[in-house]
Amino acid sequence: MTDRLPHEKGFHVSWDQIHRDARALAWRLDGQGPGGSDGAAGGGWRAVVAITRGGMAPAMIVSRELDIRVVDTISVKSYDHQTQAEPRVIKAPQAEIMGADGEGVLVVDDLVDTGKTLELVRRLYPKAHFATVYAKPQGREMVDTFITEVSQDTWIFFPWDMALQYVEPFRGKD
Ligand SMILES: O=P(O)(O)OC[C@H]1O[C@H](OP(=O)(O)OP(=O)(O)O)[C@H](O)[C@@H]1O
Ligand SMILES: O=c1[nH]c(=O)c2nc[nH]c2[nH]1
Ligand SMILES: [Mg+2]
Repeated sequence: MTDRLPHEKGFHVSWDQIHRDARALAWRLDGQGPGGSDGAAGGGWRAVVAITRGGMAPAMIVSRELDIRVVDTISVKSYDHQTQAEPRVIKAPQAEIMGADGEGVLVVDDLVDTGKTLELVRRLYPKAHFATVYAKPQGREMVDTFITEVSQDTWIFFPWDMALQYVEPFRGKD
């Protein structure tokens, strides 16, 4: 399946902004894990699993803030640029980390859009906690905790996909 997505708007996120928002996500998750309330090691979470590649930067910041040293990845591929395809798992996390159902594991991604990526990972680990920095309405019910919602017709541009470049002054030459 391929769909061309009709994005009207762009939401451009700087490194500063993703750092701030991922920290806010960590603070929101602190003490929410099944392993204990406020003050528990790792905020009550056993491990962090990043959905690569976009989830890796936020997962690093979350695991740093919550002092979680057990960090793994699940690789899910679903987009070629802005064209969506059926998501598939390319690399799974260690079975010992995930346990039978993912309980106590924090699965982190940069964003949820249609929710198809999280739907797939949720099916595999139904008791894991799913956290993203940004969320769009269509996928919101797939995520347990997020920081900022943007509209469905917004494309989020992350700093790792962008570069600084010259722009013409507003009052350019005719
Ligand atoms: O909610 P969905 O519609 O499934 O979309 C969200 C997913 O799409 C992007 O990943 P992508 O598959 O582009 O891979 P990447 O993280 O390696 O860039 C993004 O990082 C999320 O993981
Ligand atoms: O960089 C991205 N921005 C988005 O808005 C998005 N939606 C799905 N996948 C995405 N990747
Ligand atoms: Mg991704």
